[in-house]
Amino acid sequence: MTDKDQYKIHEEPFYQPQTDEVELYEAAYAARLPVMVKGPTGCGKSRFIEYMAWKLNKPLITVACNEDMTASDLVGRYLLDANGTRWLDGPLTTAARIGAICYLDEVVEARQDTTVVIHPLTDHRRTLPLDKKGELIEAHPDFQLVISYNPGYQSLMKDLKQSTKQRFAGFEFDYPTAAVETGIVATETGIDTELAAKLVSIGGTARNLKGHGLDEGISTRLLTYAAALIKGGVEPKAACRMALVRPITDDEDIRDTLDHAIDAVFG
Ligand SMILES: Nc1ncnc2c1ncn2[C@@H]1O[C@H](COP(=O)(O)OP(=O)(O)OP(=O)(O)O)[C@@H](O)[C@H]1O
Repeated sequence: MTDKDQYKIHEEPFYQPQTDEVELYEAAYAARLPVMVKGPTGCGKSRFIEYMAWKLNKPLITVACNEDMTASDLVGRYLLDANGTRWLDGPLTTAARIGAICYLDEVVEARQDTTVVIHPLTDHRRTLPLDKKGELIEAHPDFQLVISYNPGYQSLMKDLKQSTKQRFAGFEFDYPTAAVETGIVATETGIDTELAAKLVSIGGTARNLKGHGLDEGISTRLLTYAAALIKGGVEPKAACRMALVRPITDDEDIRDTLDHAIDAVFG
């Protein structure tokens, strides 16, 4: 298997578009514009990029960013082995060489000195300097950079610099409407739509509490977890408490409010 094949997505991922994001992404890719996808956790950002990589038939390399990540983790480094030193490409370098879509998930977690390595790749230069190796890579014509971030987690210390932001075309995601989300939960997990609608209504209650004791509402991802538990035979109220409530709050009042909402829905 070549590097390219290894990173290709061979089966169509299930993705339910919310509006015209598929067509707009295709246009951004055709112009090789770097793309940012913003939105709350678990609302379909990663699934969208997987789907687009499949649709465009391009390899996808995903990197989960974190605050300990250094530029070398993205670009590459020399390793010591029995035969001496050997250069190992990082994921960004591999993507630029093979013409992959490189998806930097939660990029704002990375330190700013790490983030700036993407700058020359995201303007007209489309190059990546490997300083330690003394090599300048010209990105493959198919290469595209995609970053995601959750504006809800932003603080003054953790935000992208304008000089980074203004290199990207942006997509803003949010949780889908109840009807669309019901379809997503049902299709993704195979539960019936009536049950999916009940889960989505509990999600709606939690999202109304955002800013009133909850930092984030219940994500589509968690709704699919609850659905999977129920499908596996877990009693619905127990599944909802476990998948929808316990992970998102430590506050007893909020927990009780959400538990009551579950009791009301599953009577
Ligand atoms: N539009 C959609 N079509 C299909 N599935 C979806 C959609 N939106 C959400 N999902 C479901 O929600 C789950 C979470 O979505 P995803 O992993 O894309 O979230 P994310 O926005 O990338 O979250 P994070 O920011 O935490 O990485 C998916 O695994 C899928 O089950």
